[in-house]
Amino acid sequence: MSFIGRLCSGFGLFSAIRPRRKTSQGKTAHSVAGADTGICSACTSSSDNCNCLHTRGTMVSTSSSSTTSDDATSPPRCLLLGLEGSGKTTFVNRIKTGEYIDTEPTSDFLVEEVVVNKKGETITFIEVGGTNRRGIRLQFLKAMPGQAISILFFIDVTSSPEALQKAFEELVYVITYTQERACSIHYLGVVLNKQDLLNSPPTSLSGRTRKKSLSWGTKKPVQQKQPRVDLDLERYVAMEVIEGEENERMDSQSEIVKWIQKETRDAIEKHKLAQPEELDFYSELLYTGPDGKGISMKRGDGVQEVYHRLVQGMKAGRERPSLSVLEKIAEEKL
Ligand SMILES: Nc1nc2c(ncn2[C@@H]2O[C@H](COP(=O)(O)OP(=O)(O)OP(=O)(O)O)[C@@H](O)[C@H]2O)c(=O)[nH]1
Ligand SMILES: [Mg+2]
Repeated sequence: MSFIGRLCSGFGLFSAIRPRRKTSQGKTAHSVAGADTGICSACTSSSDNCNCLHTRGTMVSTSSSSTTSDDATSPPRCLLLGLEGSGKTTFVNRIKTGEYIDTEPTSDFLVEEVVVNKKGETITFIEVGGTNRRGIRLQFLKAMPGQAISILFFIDVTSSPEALQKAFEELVYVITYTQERACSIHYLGVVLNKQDLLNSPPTSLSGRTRKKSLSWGTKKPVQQKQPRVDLDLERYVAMEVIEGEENERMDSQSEIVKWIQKETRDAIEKHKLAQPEELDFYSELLYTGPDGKGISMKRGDGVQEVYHRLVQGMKAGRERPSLSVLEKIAEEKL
């Protein structure tokens, strides 16, 4: 089954629990027959050929306009993006259960609906697994043109310079791609995750996490390949070694986080993606909670802050007219 087919089937799992209802366009919303059949009841085709996206019983046609997603009846969507192992699933687990739960790499995608408030309003989190090829990941965005979304982009602060470079490129690529596909973005949050590891010796780590953070424990300069996004690698290497007394470690920690902040901002600004006058969305870099402990999905630091800012950002984004809407108004006035 194709990726899009699996996508439809995945959403079908959620659609099964909701009755048919009206979309903002007055069309009857559809439910998917079920993940097992792979048949989409909305377009009565095999989901392999299905070119529509289903979310809990709401069919969103790919030909819909950019205002479609402001459908007051469908839950707002948040894409969780970032390279493999950056902590996307751990975040969802934290939000859903308040607990840290061991994870497996997400193949393809994961959809989770989370209740936001006592009124029962929800956010649909859509995690796109980082292990897929970029082309496959982007098929996801391709399948949802015209839909407003929010994005939380996860960066593992213990990544090697090469992996960080890849993460910055991915971030820029995803935003550019999303804009080109005419999806409007309500909110973008870049989450600098795993800051607990900046404080602990790498030997205490295990499994996937350890592999990714070993570079922090070595004094050898990291072998550099020619960077595609210009990073201040000299500075990176200088900050790489974490050792010594607790205070020194804390200094290194904030230095590293500051460095990644700067590089992330530069990467975005360089591509003219974060110039407020050119954007129709609000973006921010999330690197610490109110207690200043940094962000760690494992330890639970800053999780509420990330979540709170997302909810606020999404709300503000919904109230803000998108660029495409503004363009339409301008066109009409001419
Ligand atoms: N130390 C530490 N480990 C973390 C943190 N967040 C996630 N991890 C660990 O990192 C590994 C990968 O986390 P996931 O949440 O599965 O990462 P992901 O982004 O969903 O990865 P993919 O699904 O492969 O794209 C797991 O072993 C987690 O336990 C964190 O804040 N600190
Ligand atoms: Mg995952």
